[in-house]
Amino acid sequence: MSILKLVSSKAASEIDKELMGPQVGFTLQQLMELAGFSVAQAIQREYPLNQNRNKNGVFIIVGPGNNGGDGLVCARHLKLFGYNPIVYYPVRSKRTEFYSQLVNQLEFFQVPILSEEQQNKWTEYLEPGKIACIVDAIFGFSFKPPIREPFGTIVEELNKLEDKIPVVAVDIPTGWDVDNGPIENEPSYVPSVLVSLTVPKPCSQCINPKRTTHYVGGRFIPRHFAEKYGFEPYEYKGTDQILKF
Ligand SMILES: NC(=O)C1=CN([C@@H]2O[C@H](COP(=O)(O)OP(=O)(O)OC[C@H]3O[C@@H](n4cnc5c(N)ncnc54)[C@H](O)[C@@H]3O)[C@@H](O)[C@H]2O)[C@H](O)CC1
Ligand SMILES: [K+]
Repeated sequence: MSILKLVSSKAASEIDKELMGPQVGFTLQQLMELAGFSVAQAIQREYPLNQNRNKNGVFIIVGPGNNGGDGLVCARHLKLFGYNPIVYYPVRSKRTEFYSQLVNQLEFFQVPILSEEQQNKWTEYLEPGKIACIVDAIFGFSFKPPIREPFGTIVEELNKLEDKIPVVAVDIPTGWDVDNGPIENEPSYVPSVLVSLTVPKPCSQCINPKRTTHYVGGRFIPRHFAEKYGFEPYEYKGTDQILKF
């Protein structure tokens, strides 16, 4: 258990810029690898492998930005952990070549990515007995409402699935305002698990702990850097990449 500390969407993006700026020198690839790895670890903790291999499906919905990149990395780690990830990537990022490299890696790991034809019937892949959880890696801290298609329809489907298949939200539940949480008259859903990256964003205060288990992941900052941004570093245990609140 740890005290919840929060940073705004603006501060989160400043933290990111500084970590990847000339002085600190992290690459996006490094941070994303740790972020995606921590989400995979939270999934393993919440939904341990079933002895029946047919029940270990994880359906990962990937958005066009870095939140989506976390999802692509997470899929690869889940495959190594023994799960059967399936990736739905409807709007592919052309921002950097790095995203197509992540896709190549998934092909190398034989992780299926839905083809355009399969995307039209993506909900058919969500068989409650076979899919342990869905991963929402659609949007993170750069989401600006209102949500554009196809993502609005996707979030409406996640809302309908709430009682059938648990959803793990990466950093932000897609559709929520990063600072204020669910938005009136906009599509939203309630995640079963939220994995906040680096530090929780203010919308995480809107979760109901009876419905959503909250983790922090993305273990990549030293104490002095956390303090500079006004929060204490989290007390991760041993080699864990995640900490449950
Ligand atoms: N330091 C860390 O914690 C790290 C976090 N990471 C992850 O990166 C995301 C933030 O990534 P960013 O690329 O800045 O933005 P998003 O993925 O949230 O989305 C950008 C993407 O979305 C489009 N978009 C925005 N609003 C809308 C809308 N209303 N409708 C449709 N599309 C929209 C926009 O055009 C962009 O294409 C953070 O949350 C973490 O998950 C990194 O992995 C690095 C380390
Ligand atoms: K998300």
